[in-house]
Amino acid sequence: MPRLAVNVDHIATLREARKTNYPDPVAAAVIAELAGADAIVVHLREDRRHIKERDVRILRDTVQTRLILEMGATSEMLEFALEILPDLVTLVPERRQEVTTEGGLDVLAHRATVTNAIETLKSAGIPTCLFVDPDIAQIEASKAVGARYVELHTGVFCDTTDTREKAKAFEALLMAARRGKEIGLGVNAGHGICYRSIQAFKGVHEIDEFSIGHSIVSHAALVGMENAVRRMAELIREL
Ligand SMILES: CC(=O)[C@@H](O)[C@H](O)COP(=O)(O)O
Ligand SMILES: NCC(=O)COP(=O)(O)O
Repeated sequence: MPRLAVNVDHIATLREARKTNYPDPVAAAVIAELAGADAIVVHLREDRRHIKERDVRILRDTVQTRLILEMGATSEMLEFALEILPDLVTLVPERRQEVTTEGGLDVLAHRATVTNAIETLKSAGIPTCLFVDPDIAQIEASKAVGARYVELHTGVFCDTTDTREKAKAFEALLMAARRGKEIGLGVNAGHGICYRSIQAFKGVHEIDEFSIGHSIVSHAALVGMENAVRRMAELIREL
């Protein structure tokens, strides 16, 4: 049965909107785990627009399931990851101007940097996941550079309103997931998944874990974090 990793970035977005000390993503993570989350995800961005080092340090001491740290493959972030020792690092591309992650990591174009990051993390016993577009060449390159997992970027499938593009994007996700499994990778998926789009994955058994944040936190603003996580966990159990 697929797992649910809850990203609490946007609890911190609400906090940073007024530079207060509430709401606390650490508190949200506790509630998420009690409500059925199998892991907690945080993205420590280079511009620190939401999650801060303080959040990650406390989460390391409080998360009872698994702590997944999303980060760029920079020396600054590698140094921090070696301090924190998360259960998994997911390498994601970043552009300061982006509103949110726009695409997957181009492993082929950045092979040396990605390989170095994976080896550095591996030396500390930290497995690596690469956040990539559902592209067979990127999946195979991820295996070649030593990644244990890939996380398939579901943004195009989730965001497009064009029926044909959506069907094409979903097919790409299926093919990429199957190829990842064939070559021995763990296959996760995330970005933009909501309570409606998650249901499209019914019967898709190649995806091990869904990483979901924005839609859960948005729903939590209306129904509470426990109810929002519980509902998403229920939907994932029904896939
Ligand atoms: C990699 C990904 O899709 C998200 O986990 C990432 O966190 C998006 O960045 P924001 O959370 O800043 O939108
Ligand atoms: N890697 C995807 C993630 O952690 C959450 O993405 P989103 O649901 O906030 O778009």
